[in-house]
Amino acid sequence: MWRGGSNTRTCKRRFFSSPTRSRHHRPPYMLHSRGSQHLKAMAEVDHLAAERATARFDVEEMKVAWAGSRHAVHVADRMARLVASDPVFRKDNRTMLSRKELFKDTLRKAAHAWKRIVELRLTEEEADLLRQYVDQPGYVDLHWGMFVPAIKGQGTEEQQHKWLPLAYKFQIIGCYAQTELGHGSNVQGLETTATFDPKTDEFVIHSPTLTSSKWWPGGLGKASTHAVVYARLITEGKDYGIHGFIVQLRSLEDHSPLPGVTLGDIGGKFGSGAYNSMDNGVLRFDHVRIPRDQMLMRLSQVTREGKYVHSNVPKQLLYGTMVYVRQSIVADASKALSRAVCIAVRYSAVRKQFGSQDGGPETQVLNYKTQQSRLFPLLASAYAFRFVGDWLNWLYTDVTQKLEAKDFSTLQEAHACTAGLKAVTTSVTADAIEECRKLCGGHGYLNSSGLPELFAVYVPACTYEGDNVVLLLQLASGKQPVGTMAYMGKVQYLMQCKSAVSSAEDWLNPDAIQEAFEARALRMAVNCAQNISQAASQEEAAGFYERSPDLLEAAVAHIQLIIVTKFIEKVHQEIPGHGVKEQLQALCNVYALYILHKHLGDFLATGCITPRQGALANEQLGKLYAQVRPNAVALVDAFNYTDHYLGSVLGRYDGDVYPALYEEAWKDPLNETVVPEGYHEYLRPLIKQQQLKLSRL
Ligand SMILES: CCCCC/C=C\C/C=C\C/C=C\C/C=C\CCCC(=O)SCCNC(=O)CCNC(=O)[C@H](O)C(C)(C)COP(=O)(O)OP(=O)(O)OC[C@H]1O[C@@H](n2cnc3c(N)ncnc32)[C@H](O)[C@@H]1OP(=O)(O)O
Ligand SMILES: Cc1cc2nc3c(=O)[nH]c(=O)nc-3n(C[C@H](O)[C@H](O)[C@H](O)COP(=O)(O)OP(=O)(O)OC[C@H]3O[C@@H](n4cnc5c(N)ncnc54)[C@H](O)[C@@H]3O)c2cc1C
Repeated sequence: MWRGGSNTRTCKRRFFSSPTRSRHHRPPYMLHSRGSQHLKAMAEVDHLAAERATARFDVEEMKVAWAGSRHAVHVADRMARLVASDPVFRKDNRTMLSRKELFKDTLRKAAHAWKRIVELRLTEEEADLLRQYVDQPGYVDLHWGMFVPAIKGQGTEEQQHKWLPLAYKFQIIGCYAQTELGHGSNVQGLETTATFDPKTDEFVIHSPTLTSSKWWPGGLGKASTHAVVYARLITEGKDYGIHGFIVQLRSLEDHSPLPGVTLGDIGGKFGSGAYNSMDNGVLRFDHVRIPRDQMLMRLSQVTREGKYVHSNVPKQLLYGTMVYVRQSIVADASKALSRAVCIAVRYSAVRKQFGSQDGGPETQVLNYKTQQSRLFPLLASAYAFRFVGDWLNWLYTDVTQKLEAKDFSTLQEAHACTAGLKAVTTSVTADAIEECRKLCGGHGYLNSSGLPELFAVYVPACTYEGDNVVLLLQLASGKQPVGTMAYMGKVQYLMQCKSAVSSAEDWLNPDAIQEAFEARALRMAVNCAQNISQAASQEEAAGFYERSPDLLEAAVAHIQLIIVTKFIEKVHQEIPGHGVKEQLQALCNVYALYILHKHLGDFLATGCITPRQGALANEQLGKLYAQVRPNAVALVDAFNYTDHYLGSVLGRYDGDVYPALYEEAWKDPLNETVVPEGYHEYLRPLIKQQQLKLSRL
């Protein structure tokens, strides 16, 4: 049976109706009923049971540590099962659908999800999770993820009162239209204009050039009825820079574009399935008029007379929606990374290669030290990102509360941390998904492994919501040693301290790790500062520009310090459950020592540690991998992902990989007929021609 999608059809029907298909072409186990019974019996076997038996900790309690609370485990569990058991949400044929079919399938899933949310009266938390497990990028992500937050963050109370209920009930669908064909990173360089016309009390929204066309907004191409549009505000002949406006784009009756609005989809994107479910769009305005009160006026206003009034708040609050989404993207990184790692760990425990000279069992590839040294740091990173994501969420909530009370003191810190963490966690995750594909050998390259699509969906996270390099440079330009930069206050000590590590075990001491990471980050920052002042005697900006590659590395060092610090803090907390704390401790050490080993050049060049201490860290890392090995499968089980969400035959919970791979292959449309389409046109004539030539010889 083909699962899900609008072109659902049974394999069987096609099978027998095809004149060119031979009975012998069926997978052997489909030939007689005994075969399929045998398969069913096999499916009930847990091929990973032995692995699960070696775990030295309570997996159920680790699920709680991962999810954040017992309540979070239960809700996630319920929502994941709800989605997995609903045929509308089946997604295993996604990579074989055409763009149009895929988009329609996305609309169908979104509508069905909404129906279930209403019918079951789900809470906001439940609804968010349900959408997450549907696992198909679509307009709803931008509607809930950016349109609604933009109105909440930048709209006045009256504006929120008017627009939010419409958005909450899906009476309007919104997107976030900021990026243009010519400008994305440079927000101040956007060209769309919003010119106030005092005669009619309206703004005129206009796209003066081709490069001012809005380009990329998700949900814009085909689904949205409204957008928050970012445009240059012009009133009384003066340009006041970028502001947000709510603009209706399509008729609420028949979805046709309103007069003066030109819009469509920007075209196919990287990979099959993947982000092609999203209608990223293009939008042009030809003098479109909107009422004055559709300018988002919480931060600044235009009066009836056309006077510009800026409230006494930092203008960067305009960027608040981006800060919000960046912190969600950090949380999302741990989800994407843990999915890839879960697939690679389970499959590595199933897959066997070499090691037997006499026909006996071969070695599980998970036992190879090289496999462990590539995979376990990624497993540790998934946990590290999860915990730093929780902390970032706390920081964001804290800054939001302070902003309500007109306290802007932590805004800069929140911006720097969200920008830096977004950049580092997404870059690592994108690379890690690709590494997991390689860790799964050839089968990882099959769509049915789930990894190609996961990579293709994930990789734009390095670009959207701020290009990672641009964001790291934002972090590097931060000035004050506050919050997570407070360690810079210990400059005198950290500039000259020497690590006391003298044995591999000494690297298990969190203080030793913390000190080495602080000294490295600080010394790199100080080196940059010194080089900048030397490079540009007259202007700091020129020096910054000149040394920006070094600044990137210093920014990464600072972010890695934050991640290590938050992991250490997490492990210091009380964590219930047999062996759970010990496992997290080991993963924390793996993460820190792996980063130290990978960036050994930084640590040595800044003189934070000696080459011998570097070698000891690597020695300890090897011991930690051995400690993780018997727990590896249980550590990925603790992510608590359903087979539906994982979407991978290699990552199946029961480890019954081979029959699943075999079965999946036969579902490919190419296998609908034994003799392929095109045989008579292209293959047969070719072969016949060659035969003819040969017979003439
Ligand atoms: C299926 C996958 C889904 C995964 C996602 C999961 C969860 C997310 C949930 C929902 C979202 C749903 C789906 C997500 C999928 C896709 C969404 C993509 C949406 C987009 O893709 S949407 C467009 C985003 N597009 C950008 O991301 C542009 C990047 N470009 C910028 O962001 C700026 O343009 C910048 C910062 C580079 C330069 O801006 P600039 O030139 O104006 O500023 P400048 O550098 O001069 O700085 C002046 C002073 O402002 C401070 N400052 C700057 N920014 C601040 C901020 N945010 N807060 C507080 N302070 C800030 C500075 O620190 C400095 O401070 P000081 O003066 O004190 O030093
Ligand atoms: C899948 C996807 C979904 C998106 N969804 C939305 C959406 O919903 N709404 C929306 O408004 N936008 C959206 N975007 C647009 C996205 O936010 C931008 O693409 C992103 O901000 C990067 O900007 P850019 O494309 O202008 O890149 P550019 O800035 O042109 O980057 C090109 C290169 O230049 C480098 N570079 C740029 N500036 C500097 C600098 N100052 N110093 C050093 N190097 C620099 C970058 O590192 C990069 O290597 C989406 C993009 C994608 C890919």
